[in-house]
Amino acid sequence: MIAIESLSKRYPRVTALDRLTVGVEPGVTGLVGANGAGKSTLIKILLGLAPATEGTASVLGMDVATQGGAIRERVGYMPEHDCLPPDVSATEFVVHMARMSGLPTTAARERTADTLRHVGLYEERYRPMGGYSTGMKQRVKLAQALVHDPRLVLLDEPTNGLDPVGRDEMLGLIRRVHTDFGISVLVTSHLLGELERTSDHIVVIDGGKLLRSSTTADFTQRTAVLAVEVTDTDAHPDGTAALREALRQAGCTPHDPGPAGAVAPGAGHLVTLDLADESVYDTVRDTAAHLGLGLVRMEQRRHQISEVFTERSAGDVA
Ligand SMILES: Nc1ncnc2c1ncn2[C@@H]1O[C@H](COP(=O)(O)OP(=O)(O)OP(=O)(O)O)[C@@H](O)[C@H]1O
Repeated sequence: MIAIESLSKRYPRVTALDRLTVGVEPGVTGLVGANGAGKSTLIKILLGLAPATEGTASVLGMDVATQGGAIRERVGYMPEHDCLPPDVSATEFVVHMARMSGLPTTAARERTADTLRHVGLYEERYRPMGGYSTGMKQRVKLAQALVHDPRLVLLDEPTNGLDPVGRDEMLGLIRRVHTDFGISVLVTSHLLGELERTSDHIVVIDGGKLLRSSTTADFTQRTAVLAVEVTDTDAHPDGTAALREALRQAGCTPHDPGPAGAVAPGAGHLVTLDLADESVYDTVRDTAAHLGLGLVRMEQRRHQISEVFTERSAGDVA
């Protein structure tokens, strides 16, 4: 879908992309990096909207330096920032964008109705967008990226500003863009954890450089951590300490609790351990039951982008 070869973008005072080489296959690909990592810059270059300083890139086999117009005909783009005119309705706006992409009026209207329904906008689609919630605006932005039935969409921080429920809904919609319509997706986020469930493949960049590119399964395996919360009992007044010790004896690798001052609020009752494979869940359940501790929750920890950076500084880069 996308081939990027030694791509650099230098602004007078900052290098936004630094000899980046990476490929994007069909499916859903998450592009993850902290704010300022170079994600938006990369998307603008891929759309042919900004020139690279050096290196090459192609999208659907077309050169970004010379075929920007043709790329934009076949690719949908959801920009990061609010860009919707407040005084027109979602329907008017998306029809307009469909017409701009070359669809005849009737087809543009039909596609608009279908696409807005797909993203979950119904009666509200006739109201001016100035009165929309952030979630509704994000849905309209997604709809206009999809309306001309592109082969690939580039989504820049689509979950920005959404609450946890809105975030999950948006991630579900993004997954369905691929499963229902076969459209490939490149989606950016500054949070690694939120794209783990949505993406087949994850590319991490930092300071414009490639940090890692691998399938989500590989990623999860490499960083999987299980967090377990248990109750204290009379027999085990420090339930987490008892569980940690028992898990170690059972052959698991619980992590050291760390210095008291470094423990995050509420983390004092959590034991974290490597999630080597599915059997760890059973071992934790059996161990907690054996000790007579109440098992409050067991969850695979959601990873923050900072953990990837920590791994990198430890020299553990694939
Ligand atoms: N037009 C510009 N002129 C100068 N510097 C720029 C320009 N656009 C981006 N930059 C700089 O390039 C770097 C990468 O920015 P970019 O917007 O691509 O990052 P990002 O990963 O998308 O982050 P964010 O999500 O915060 O937008 C930043 O240091 C930014 O300040």
